[in-house]
Amino acid sequence: MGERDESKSYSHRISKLIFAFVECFFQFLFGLVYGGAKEAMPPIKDLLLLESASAIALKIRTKKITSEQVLDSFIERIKEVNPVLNCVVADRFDEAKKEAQEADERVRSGTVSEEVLAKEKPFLGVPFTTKDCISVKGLIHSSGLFCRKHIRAESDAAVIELLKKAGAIPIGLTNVSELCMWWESANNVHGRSNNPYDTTRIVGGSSGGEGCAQACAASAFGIGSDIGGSIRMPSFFNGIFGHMPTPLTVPLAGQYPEPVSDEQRKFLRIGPMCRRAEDLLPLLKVITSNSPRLRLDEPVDLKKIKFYYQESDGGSKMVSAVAPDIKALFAKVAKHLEKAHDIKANKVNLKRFNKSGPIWFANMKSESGPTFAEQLTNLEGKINPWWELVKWVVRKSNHSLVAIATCLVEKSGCSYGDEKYKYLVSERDQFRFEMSDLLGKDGVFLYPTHPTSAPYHNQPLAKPFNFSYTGIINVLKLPATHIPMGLDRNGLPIGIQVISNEENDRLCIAVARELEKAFGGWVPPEVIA
Ligand SMILES: CCCCCCCC/C=C\CCCCCCCC(N)=O
Repeated sequence: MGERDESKSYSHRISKLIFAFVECFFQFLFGLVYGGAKEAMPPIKDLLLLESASAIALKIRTKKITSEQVLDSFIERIKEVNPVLNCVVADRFDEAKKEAQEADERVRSGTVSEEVLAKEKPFLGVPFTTKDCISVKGLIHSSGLFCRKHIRAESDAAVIELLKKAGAIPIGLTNVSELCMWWESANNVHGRSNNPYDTTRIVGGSSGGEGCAQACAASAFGIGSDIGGSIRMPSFFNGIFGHMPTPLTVPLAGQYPEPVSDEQRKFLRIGPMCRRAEDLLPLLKVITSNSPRLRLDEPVDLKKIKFYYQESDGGSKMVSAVAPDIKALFAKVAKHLEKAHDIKANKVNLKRFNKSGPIWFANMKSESGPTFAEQLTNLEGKINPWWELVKWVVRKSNHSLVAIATCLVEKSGCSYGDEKYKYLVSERDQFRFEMSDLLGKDGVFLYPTHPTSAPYHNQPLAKPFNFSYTGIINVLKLPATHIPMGLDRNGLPIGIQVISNEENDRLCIAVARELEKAFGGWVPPEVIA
């Protein structure tokens, strides 16, 4: 367990080779099964759908358009795309209609000036969606768990309350993975969601329905949650922006399942997902109640930011190699920074990234929380994973294969408090120190959000640990933003994540805005004829 460079050992190279071979085999197999069976995506006809949530809010409060008209546009879009994509899984269109009329009446009455509205109700009349694990009063609150499919939320999650206070209107819920613990969004309550750029591919997870809904412009913005990459992976696979805020700045009440320890409370974050970078800052202000900790009103001078980047985790076992199109993004960004701003981005080689997976798994262990097998019963017992596996084979299980597999492997690796656990937690602590030292007050770190663009449905089962590119940032307790940067050679979205020290979220967001300007950001999905 010392500091020797494991990536150079013979056995490591053999394991990498076997993994690469298995990965190629599955790529070929899934390509055969799914290749060529893409469904056509309805094109965006209504130009309002292309606008940022902030631009829509401005149009509503300056009476250029009504909230009701905006709502109708998004409802129509959801009805158009959902049969193909299955991203929105519950709606409250009737209630939203009344709330939109109230917003319009407020604007029409003129009792409050435009300026005051902009300050106090910055998203007045703007429709949004959130994932089915963040409670919205009256709507299903299942987190993709079959035994919770009859549960309706009795109140709004704290984050929804804050958004409503800012005038935004929740219109529906989006799909998730079972108990939000996987990076493909498919479950036995709502089924599976499809990628808008290629319906044979995944939308990611656990906020996969939300990533998909944003990519196809089904709502003005979305809210996701992330304990291992669940905001950033779907943002990556669907080509949108997603921000994972500094720990404990956005309230978590009303997110199911709840974190089981104080540590997990810092790993789990709720944050915005959107098509336009300009929405990140105002949304973050609303959901953090403009926390003074984040100094979101302080202007950021790009020239004063120190840029560091690393193109891969150094080749850890059981994780895919970073695809060439993704690797190439780092050189493009470095070139842009140099040319446009005379900024030199520094390439670094932080070795601990190649232990990301083991570090994440160890840090997720808790002293006394329920097991995953217990959580799968909504804490009313525990499932027998072997029996569930038999039932799954004959299509009688209410659980996804990966949830059953997670129960089977949850005791593997280390246990809370044992030697290996202590080693991996201390590695995390040292890594956190190393990152914090590197980033200082004004540094950002650019890193792949994920090593490959969206795989075919079910293909993540053949490379489960690829999520470690995002997961490591959760346990380091740092904020991060996914930045979309166009499409790869297969027409699938790619991009990178930008990470800063705690409380420096505004730096990540400033970089997102800069790279959107330089590289175009969200690309509306094309029609596949
Ligand atoms: C047949 C192969 C089965 C492999 C089973 C592997 C089990 C892996 C378990 C957990 C992977 C965690 C994925 C984290 C996804 C994101 C979580 C989040 N909410 O942010």
